[in-house]
Amino acid sequence: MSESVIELKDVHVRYKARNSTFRNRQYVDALDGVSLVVRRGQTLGIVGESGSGKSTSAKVLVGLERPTSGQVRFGGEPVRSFTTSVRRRLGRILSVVFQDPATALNARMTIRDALLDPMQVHRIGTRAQREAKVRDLIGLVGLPSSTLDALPGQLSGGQRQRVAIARALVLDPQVIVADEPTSALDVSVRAQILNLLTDLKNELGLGMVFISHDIQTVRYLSDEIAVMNKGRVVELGTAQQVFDDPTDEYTRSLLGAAPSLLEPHLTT
Ligand SMILES: Nc1ncnc2c1ncn2[C@@H]1O[C@H](COP(=O)(O)OP(=O)(O)OP(=O)(O)O)[C@@H](O)[C@H]1O
Repeated sequence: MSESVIELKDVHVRYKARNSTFRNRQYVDALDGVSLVVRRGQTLGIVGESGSGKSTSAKVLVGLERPTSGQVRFGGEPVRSFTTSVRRRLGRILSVVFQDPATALNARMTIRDALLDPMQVHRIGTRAQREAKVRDLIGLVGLPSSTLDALPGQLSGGQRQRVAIARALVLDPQVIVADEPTSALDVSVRAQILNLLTDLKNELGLGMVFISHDIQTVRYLSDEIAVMNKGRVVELGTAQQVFDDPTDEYTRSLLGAAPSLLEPHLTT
């Protein structure tokens, strides 16, 4: 097993329920004792229905949400407080690709500026080195260099998600957290984005956390799979174990559900 980059140990996250009132306080246990390990160069798939706690797990992993209790361990050490410097370190090691590339990119920034920005914020390289990196990245995600002069609104959804992936790679992260990265896209381009993520994982040795409600998509990309239900990890194992020999009833019900629309594209 390769080394752990980041892990959650018995993490609980409790939110005030959205319909909670001052008189009638109600809480939601979004995470109810979640333990997960993200390993260098490996893809951890997280699958579960809407509301099972997938996105909250991702937010805790990247430091956007703090656990109510439990531990986040980073490079084997517990994170004791989420100071700005810890968040900056986390931000360089893990980066996120969200569901909707339209909201992830600033509509008034050219693609070139959107890709230069993280390097400027972290004061990385000279202007010439940053420009060269941006040209390399846009090629790496399969887009022509003319894309750099465009605004997000001039690109298709699939092209925008490629740009969002390039942006996630700017700081050379060890792990990319991709939260439903294809669900806002046309079915016809979903497989292309999944193939791009697989190629990048193989070429760059990237670790990945891939979140989806579609177990077939998760299977295609993942080394290990965590199945979540109601804030808990109900099954955790290699992709093969989870598919061939699921121990949990809920996993079996997910596997028994209708096959993915993506499956025919992915298996050819
Ligand atoms: N900021 C918040 N305030 C209150 N409740 C929240 C908040 N964020 C999430 N929740 C609740 O926590 C639970 C877990 O939500 P989460 O978004 O992690 O699930 P999910 O599996 O990612 O779902 P989806 O697939 O719909 O994104 C849900 O019941 C959700 O309504």
